Amino acid sequence: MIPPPPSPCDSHPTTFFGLLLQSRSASCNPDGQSSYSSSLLIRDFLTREINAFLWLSLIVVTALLLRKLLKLFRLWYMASNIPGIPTSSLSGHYNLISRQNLIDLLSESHKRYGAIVKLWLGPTQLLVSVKDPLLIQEMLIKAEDKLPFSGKAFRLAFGQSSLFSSSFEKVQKRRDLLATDLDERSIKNAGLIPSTVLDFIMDKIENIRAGGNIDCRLVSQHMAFSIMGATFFGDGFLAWPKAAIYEELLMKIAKDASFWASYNVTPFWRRGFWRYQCLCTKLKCLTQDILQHCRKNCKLFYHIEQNVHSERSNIEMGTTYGVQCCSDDHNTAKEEPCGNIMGVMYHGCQTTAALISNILTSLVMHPEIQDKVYSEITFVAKNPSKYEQEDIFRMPLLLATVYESARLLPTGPLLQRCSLKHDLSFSNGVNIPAGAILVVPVQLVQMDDSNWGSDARNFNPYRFLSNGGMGSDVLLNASNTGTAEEHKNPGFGLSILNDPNENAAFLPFGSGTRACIGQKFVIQAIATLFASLLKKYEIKLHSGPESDLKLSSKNHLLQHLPNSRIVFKRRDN
Ligand code: HEM
Repeated sequence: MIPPPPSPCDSHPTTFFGLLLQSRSASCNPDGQSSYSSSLLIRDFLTREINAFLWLSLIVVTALLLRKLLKLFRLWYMASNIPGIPTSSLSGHYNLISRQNLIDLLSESHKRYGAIVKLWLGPTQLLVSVKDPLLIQEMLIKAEDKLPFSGKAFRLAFGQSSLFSSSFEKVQKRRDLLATDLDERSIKNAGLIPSTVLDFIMDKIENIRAGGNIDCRLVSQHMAFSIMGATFFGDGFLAWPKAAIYEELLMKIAKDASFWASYNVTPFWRRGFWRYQCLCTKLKCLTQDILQHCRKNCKLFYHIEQNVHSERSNIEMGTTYGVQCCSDDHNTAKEEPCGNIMGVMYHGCQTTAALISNILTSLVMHPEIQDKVYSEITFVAKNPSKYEQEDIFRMPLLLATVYESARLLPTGPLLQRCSLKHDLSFSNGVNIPAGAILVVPVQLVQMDDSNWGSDARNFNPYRFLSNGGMGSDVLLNASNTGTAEEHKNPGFGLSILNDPNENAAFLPFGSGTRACIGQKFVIQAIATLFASLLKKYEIKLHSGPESDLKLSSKNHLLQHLPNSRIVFKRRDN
């Protein structure tokens, strides 16, 4: 006998809607003959749904864990082919690193294991250091991303900033915009620092000079700030009454940025963190204030105002310089452009201040070179009352001094990169797994005799000059910018400034896909500044007891010395 077809009440519902329908029809049934009471049905259904959900979660979590484990095995396997100090513990070389200086450890490893070495910072963190200049060049082109840590420091301090994000994809567009704009300015105004900015700096130095000797680092910071502020906000920045507070706040925030970013989980529970965030908010408000202030005064923002109705111009200029930050007219107040401008100010001021300080230190330690640079400046800029800024291109020794100071005193000990998604293959056959931290020990590379000759640790700007045959007396660029009269001048030889970037071991501005886009701009700006500075002042080491420079041997690597005091002595002419 064929059984009667099952009634809807006999079967178990498979969906929640089915269940509701069934329980509804059961409650409609006058006999109430349903095999499940509605509450039992719901409980049963929920149990099954939850079980299914838990199973599914378990499968997903297991799959994810397996994937991670496979990745880890792959990392271990690929790393086993990279030479480096053997390690048996799960913490890798972490203990060694905490005991020893990382740079010393890398130096030792490179000596023993070659140009590419590995260090384990933990069971899952592989650090690969590259020291050979050609391999470095290759790596810096291929590895496009930076460590998430660096992006985090910028994000915590300045909010969203695509210019300093770790992923190349996010950075690329902004990089190009800013680089193009800086290049256009370089072409338009050769000397780059307008005379208003130079006059402002000279006045500032005169004021500080009145107080006696000068703190080298502090004066460098003031100079860097004036240059960067005027570059990004226009001349209006110089007259802005809050500029001093802005400088102080930015430097304070910069000092603590790495500390707060070093937490794996942002420490919301720490009061200090909120105090830090409070300072960051203040800085943002001040940035908005200066942007408002400068829009009225500076050409760049006037230009933007003119083009406010042109959407394209608005987007290009605004995103580069952060005009949208304070722009009420077009409802595009976004955080990111403000983050970009604060990020560039922070990076530009910090690095430029360090380089200016290095140059001042080099010049006071080498008065004979300072004298030659001075002769070069006075010889090229014949008319002292009318100093042509483009003259700096005919001052190879001055430019070489800037490059050499940058080489000897790199502003950071390591260049860092990573490839977030893809493995990297080097031409020498070494493969680096995706996610490994790649570093270049810049100080080691830039002080290496094999890259720079036996005087690699000495300050010698002449290394960047090809001599025209008269010893180390230097003047004119043999790209024939000098006049015949200049060529004839006794005591000066023809010298060509070689492009320092031709040496793959010259890395103060990085190299490759994520190289610094401010290099050309900043070298020219600093050279212009020093041409004016040296023409007016002789820079000397303060001979008081507090001077630290005496501690350091002249021909050895100079570190950033705290509280070095210098004197700006006015030249008689
Ligand atoms: C003496 C001054 C400066 C030094 C020593 C310096 C040095 C550096 C270094 C070492 C890097 C990392 C490069 C790499 O990883 O390969 C960098 C990146 C960068 N620099 Fe500079 N810099 C200076 C000034 C400037 C200025 C004035 C600007 C802007 C006008 C600027 C804009 C940038 C930007 C946007 C990046 C990030 C590039 C990226 O992540 O893709 N820098 N700089």
